Amino acid sequence: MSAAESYVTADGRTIGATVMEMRNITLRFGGVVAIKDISFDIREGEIRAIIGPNGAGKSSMLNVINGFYHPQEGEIWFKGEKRAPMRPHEIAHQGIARTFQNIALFKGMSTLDNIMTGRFTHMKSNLLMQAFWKGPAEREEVENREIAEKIIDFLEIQHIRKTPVGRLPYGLQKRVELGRALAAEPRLLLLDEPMAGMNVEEKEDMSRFILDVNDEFGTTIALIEHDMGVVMDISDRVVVMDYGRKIGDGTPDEVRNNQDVIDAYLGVPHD
Ligand SMILES: Nc1ncnc2c1ncn2[C@@H]1O[C@H](COP(=O)(O)OP(=O)(O)OP(=O)(O)O)[C@@H](O)[C@H]1O
Repeated sequence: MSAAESYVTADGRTIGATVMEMRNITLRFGGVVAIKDISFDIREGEIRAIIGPNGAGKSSMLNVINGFYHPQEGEIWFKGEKRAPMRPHEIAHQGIARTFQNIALFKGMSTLDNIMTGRFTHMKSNLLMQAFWKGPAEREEVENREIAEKIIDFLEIQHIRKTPVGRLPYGLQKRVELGRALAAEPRLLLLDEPMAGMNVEEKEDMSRFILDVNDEFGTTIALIEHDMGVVMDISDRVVVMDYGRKIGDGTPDEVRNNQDVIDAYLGVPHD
């Protein structure tokens, strides 16, 4: 199948053309090779997982996609163009948003205000405009507020909209963080271990929200995650890394039956 072709999955979802392509990426930290000559693509509308044992290079890869790390070798293509090295805030303007393994929210601020901070890439008015030219700034504020409220409804967190997030249980904080990333209306959403530290019920909720985001907004999602059950349940395709190399790439079924993957990862216990 060519990168330009779209296809329909068994459960009726449409997966589009390639939106991001990593070509022969190598990333080193001094003598440590964190990523070794890895290529893979991410297609419009899919849920793409990156898995692998501890130290395999998953976080490094997410940070390369996010523009936080600049690989020494290889090319990154996004929306049909080769991406020049840029800073993470520039990546945000390109339509890439992310969540973090260790929740990065403003703990003293309410759920609503945290979600509003996700709108910053869409704000045109600056402080001066807000002071002297109130009309457009106010309109923008109302618009941003409406989008934040929609996300709050979507994620079923109306009851905690005014609660400082530091007081919320872990699972709900993770949901608020997802809300903040969604507020940026990203073309590509990166999730860094979205299930880490969650109990079974919280994982079920988060899986449902990830699937709903993908389904209802058509958001392309790339995630790294340790929980294999979750990954196999919600992903369209999975990249498997081990010691910085790619050892598998395909649908959950293909990956499950790949002997290299079984040897390196599935056959051994992990956290
Ligand atoms: N900033 C850094 N400086 C030096 N070495 C690093 C740095 N970040 C990662 N590494 C090394 O690169 C390799 C890959 O690490 P990385 O964190 O990407 O793996 P991971 O698959 O995300 O692991 P985990 O599942 O434990 O989070 C490891 O050997 C790690 O020690």
